[in-house]
Amino acid sequence: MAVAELSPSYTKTHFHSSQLSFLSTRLANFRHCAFRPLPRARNSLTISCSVAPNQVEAPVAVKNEEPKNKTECYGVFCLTYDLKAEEETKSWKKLINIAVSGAAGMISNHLLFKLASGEVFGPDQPVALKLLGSERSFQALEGVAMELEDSLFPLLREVSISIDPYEVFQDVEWALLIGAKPRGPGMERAGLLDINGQIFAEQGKALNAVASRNVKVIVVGNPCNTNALICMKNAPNIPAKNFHALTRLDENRAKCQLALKAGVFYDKVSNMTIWGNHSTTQVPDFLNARINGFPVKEVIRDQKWLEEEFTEKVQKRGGVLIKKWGRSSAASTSVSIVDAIRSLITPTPEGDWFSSGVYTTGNPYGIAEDIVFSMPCRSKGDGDYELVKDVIFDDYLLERITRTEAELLAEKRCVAHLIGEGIAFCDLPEDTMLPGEM
Ligand SMILES: NC(=O)C1=CN([C@@H]2O[C@H](COP(=O)(O)OP(=O)(O)OC[C@H]3O[C@@H](n4cnc5c(N)ncnc54)[C@H](OP(=O)(O)O)[C@@H]3O)[C@@H](O)[C@H]2O)C=CC1
Ligand SMILES: O=C([O-])CC(=O)C(=O)O
Repeated sequence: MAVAELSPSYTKTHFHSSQLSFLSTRLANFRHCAFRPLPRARNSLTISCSVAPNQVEAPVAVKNEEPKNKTECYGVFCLTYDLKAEEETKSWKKLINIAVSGAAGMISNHLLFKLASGEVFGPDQPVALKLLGSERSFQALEGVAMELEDSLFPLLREVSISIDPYEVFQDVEWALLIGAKPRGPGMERAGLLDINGQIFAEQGKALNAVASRNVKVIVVGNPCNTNALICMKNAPNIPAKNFHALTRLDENRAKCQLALKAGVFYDKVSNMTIWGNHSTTQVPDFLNARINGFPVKEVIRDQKWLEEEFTEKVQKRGGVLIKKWGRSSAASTSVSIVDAIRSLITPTPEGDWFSSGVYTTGNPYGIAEDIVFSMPCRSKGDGDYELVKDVIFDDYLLERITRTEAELLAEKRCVAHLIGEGIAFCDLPEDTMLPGEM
């Protein structure tokens, strides 16, 4: 991009430091440049240069070097535009702000392109992506933003990158919280709960301070149920109902295994609930699930397979995949995040439901209050959900639910210091593992 190529209507209000140094090299080639402060834009300059005869004079606003914790619009996404002024875009909805943390990670690398393409929020919904990273991932975030630029998505109108959650969460309507520290060799689960808990406590506070009051939060970073609880407790001004822990991947995995066993395509499996924690104690509910509208137990007449092989396959699917791939599920996780969002913004098909890790207070099943637990939900498509009442329980299901509930209550005790409940006491059951740990 040469300065002389900019049209007079081109207004740039932010430049990233790499562009700034590029521009200053270019500007050195021009002899007549005037620099003056830009009204109402702190730390910005207007640069007017006479270039060569017959070329337009282009006013260019250039931002001074700023600390990295400022949100920076990125490259082409710093252009200003008026959607209402263009024939093709004037009927579009109002821009929505979507924050994604861990934006330079594997899951985000799939998810961001789905969000930008229109396949999640629809073909008339322009989106602004606000990417949260850290000092160490800042360059990688720039790489992600460059790929978004090069994809020319018509609906993607703004992209900004920052390492400050208070900047990134400003006015966001969706917060997809993916970034979390992976458990390393020799790290105790209590240690992981503490380290990641701190991240989610800080992000909860930031959401509370600056996000839209109706923001919907989907926590993906593990251990996602307890991280979601921590985030929610640190955001008391946002309804507790707006916080979700992602268990949709588990639901999708369970549907696939049932379809495989029954010899039907997976779209024939419905009413699939994952109860409890996104861990190896999760309970894929084959008692209430249906295949072609019939109870699973009428189609798959193999109780032992359902209780043992099926259940364990779903619980440990993440770990098996890590062994094959050498890294955890990223593409299918991003698909399941899309499914989770769509389930909240489109009406649930009649008679069906979906699973999400949500706040238990007031639940109709007798599950302990004040934890985040995966349960069956229905939505009218307004972003909200109701818990499904017409589910049945048997002794097996109740016993399994009690186990995953005990695990989540123990996780909660480990993070008492992060949810305003005094001193933490960590007595996790030994079998507590993420789906990716085996
Ligand atoms: N709920 C579910 O169904 C699933 C959940 N997961 C979980 O999702 C999370 C992300 O997975 P994936 O994208 O594959 O992982 P990656 O390692 O590819 O990316 C994760 C991102 O998290 C950030 N991160 C790492 N350490 C820290 C830290 N100490 N503080 C803050 N952020 C950190 C990093 O960003 P930066 O450098 O910017 O900090 C990194 O870009 C993991 O916790 C994983 O266990 C995965 C699959 C399924
Ligand atoms: O354990 C992990 O990081 C991966 C995970 O959650 C899953 O595959 O379900």
